[in-house]
Amino acid sequence: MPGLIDFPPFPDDVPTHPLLVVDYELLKAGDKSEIDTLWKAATELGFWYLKNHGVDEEVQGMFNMGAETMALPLEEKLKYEQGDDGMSFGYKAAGANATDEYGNLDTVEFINVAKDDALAYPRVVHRTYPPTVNARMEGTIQPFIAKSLGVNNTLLDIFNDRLGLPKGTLARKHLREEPSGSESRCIKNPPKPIATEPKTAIGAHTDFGSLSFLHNRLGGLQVMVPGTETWQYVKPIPGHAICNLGDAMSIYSGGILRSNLHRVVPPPGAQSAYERWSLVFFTRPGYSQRLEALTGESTMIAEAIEKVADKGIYFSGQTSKEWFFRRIKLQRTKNQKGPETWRASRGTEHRPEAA
Ligand SMILES: O=C(O)CCC(=O)C(=O)O
Ligand SMILES: [Fe+2]
Repeated sequence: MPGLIDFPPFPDDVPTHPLLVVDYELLKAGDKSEIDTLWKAATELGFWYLKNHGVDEEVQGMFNMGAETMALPLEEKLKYEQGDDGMSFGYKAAGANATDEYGNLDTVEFINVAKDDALAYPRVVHRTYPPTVNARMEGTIQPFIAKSLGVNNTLLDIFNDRLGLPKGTLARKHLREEPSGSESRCIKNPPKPIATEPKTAIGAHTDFGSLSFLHNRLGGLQVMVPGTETWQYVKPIPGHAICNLGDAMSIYSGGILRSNLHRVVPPPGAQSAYERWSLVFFTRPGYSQRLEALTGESTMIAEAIEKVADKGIYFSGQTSKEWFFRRIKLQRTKNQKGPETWRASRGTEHRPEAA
């Protein structure tokens, strides 16, 4: 698996944005200044590094599962394709998603495993998976998902308190027992062919759910820092996960928490000749949960919403499932009917800012 173990260093001559570093052990211990750092990161950029998260061994197992799965013949993988109706779980072939309103195609393939299918295995909740996934469901995927849920739930509780919400408010929107779009995703991007234009691997987007817990080896992830109009790389640092907030948390918090625009391009410099592997666990609200600003539960959120001129996105009435299916479905290549389709697949990136 070139690109997973052995690869050139991230170059130091490309535009790179430093993220704040948060120590998970200190967060768990309730360290006040660490929680302040997390809050600053979550409200300003919505991205941060997380160290001491304790999931590295499970991450390696997940990359092995991904490599075994991607090595299957395409015909076999296509039996488990996501389909065009908005379900995310399963295999996504390269080119199955558009990366922009012009219908340019993405270059990544990935395998998504639902938290519900993994935890209930061998009972099927949403769908079935390739044999390479089943073989690692109990030994690799369940432990990775269980630990990732633990990390994300700890973060959710911290945000819950800082937002002035009654205890357990966000936890009840993310119950382990409620079917949801929560899933693991192992992504492979092929090496960039020599002497071709770099193609966007994953188009600019905000994440659909609440919290993303991301593990990268090679560069390629880029963020657009608020107030700027250029893309900057996020440098992978060994032992540091990259965490970010998604649309649901932006909406629940009335825009106090940020779901920031990001994309994936080929790795920079000499790294571009290598396969790029990445792994994410996405925590998303239970399917039945309505995505609305929690103004009735927190005066801080109520005050934030007061200052927003166009409140539409904060009170769309969409459930988590509707939000999630709309976004997945309308970015599928087969569903593109023009720029309107792409625009209708968007999230909170063009949200109205508080005055
Ligand atoms: O591969 C990465 O670094 C990021 C992937 C990502 O943004 C996503 O899958 O939503
Ligand atoms: Fe993302």
